[in-house]
Amino acid sequence: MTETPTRLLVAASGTGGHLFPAIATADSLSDYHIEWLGVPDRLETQLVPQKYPIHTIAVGGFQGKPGLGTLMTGTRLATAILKARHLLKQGNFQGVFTTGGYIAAPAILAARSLRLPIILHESNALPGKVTRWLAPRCTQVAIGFAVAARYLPKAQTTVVGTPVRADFTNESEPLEFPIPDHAPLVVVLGGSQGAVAVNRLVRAAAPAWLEAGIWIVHLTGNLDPDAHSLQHPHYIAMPFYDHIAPLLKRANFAVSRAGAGTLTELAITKTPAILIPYPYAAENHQTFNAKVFAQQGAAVLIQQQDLTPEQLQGKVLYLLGDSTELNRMAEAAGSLAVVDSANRLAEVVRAVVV
Ligand SMILES: CC(=O)N[C@H]1[C@@H](OP(=O)(O)OP(=O)(O)OC[C@H]2O[C@@H](n3ccc(=O)[nH]c3=O)[C@H](O)[C@@H]2O)O[C@H](CO)[C@@H](O)[C@@H]1O
Repeated sequence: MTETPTRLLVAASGTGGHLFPAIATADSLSDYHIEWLGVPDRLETQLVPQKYPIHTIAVGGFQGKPGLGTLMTGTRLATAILKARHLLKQGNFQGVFTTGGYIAAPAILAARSLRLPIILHESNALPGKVTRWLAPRCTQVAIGFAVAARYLPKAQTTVVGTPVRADFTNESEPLEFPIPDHAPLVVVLGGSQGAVAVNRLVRAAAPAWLEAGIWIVHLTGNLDPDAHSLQHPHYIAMPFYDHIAPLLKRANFAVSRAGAGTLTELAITKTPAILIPYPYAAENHQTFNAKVFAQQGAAVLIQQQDLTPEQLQGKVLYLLGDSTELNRMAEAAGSLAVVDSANRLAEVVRAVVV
């Protein structure tokens, strides 16, 4: 007799930072029957592999605790909880795994009302408001950075790192750009949406880097009106690129925002970086992420308002010229990596959703 697979609902929505860890974990649970819960018109409708049937619930823009927001917010949340509850019952799901995003609150509250086990993964050093509010209601809270446990005193926390796409830890495809082996490569990343302010700083600093023989791959996001203003044969700009693993494995240096997803990847590929936290991120949480890397010596943390193009230009040239320092930073980055994170997180799921 063949056993019926355990049925798990994965609720992950919105940004690459929420979706990639959830997909990597789902892929480590191949003996489970997994379906997805997301929001219409968000990135999940493009990124989630077809093998996971996807359900969507419109949740609107609520954040934080209901009751603190408007009546509208409470009504939207209540409607979303009812829909999630209906889906969990109809689909006979045995548990919920969520990485946060708007869909997390209704999914957790619906599962809780049905007494189903819930695993929440939080990748940031400073957990978001929804995580802090709901963590005590989850069976297990898996965290990316140990320091996050400090903000979740009433939750059952386990440090698992943050899962990355499989080609970071396995063999990845060869790099598809014609960058000579000996040329230094700087990669510029602004999170899954790009970062216009970082792009401007980089374009102003880039001519001196190019002059010094550096190649640049610049992932601009698609909101930058000046994305095509710099042209040079060694400067490759595009709004979004799918194969980040081979790119970061090859990169000598990165200039980046400090989203948890990108930082995890920089650690795994041992890429030294200048980190410029997104100044408007909720509760400035990217600075908390960046501090973990800066305190380890893996990166240089510079706030956007303190950074001029001249400083950025000089800092990158200086570091690329100091191979001892660069190697030390690379080793420090590597010491922060949790290479088997997807398996660790899958084990946490297996322990409670049976
Ligand atoms: C602005 C904001 O609040 N961002 C938050 C959002 O990050 P957001 O998703 O924007 O950024 P992250 O750094 O966490 O993740 C970005 C992901 O997109 C990938 N990528 C990026 C560009 C590209 O061209 N191709 C590509 O594949 C990166 O490799 C990475 O895997 O969620 C993260 C996890 O909760 C938080 O830490 C971030 O602070």
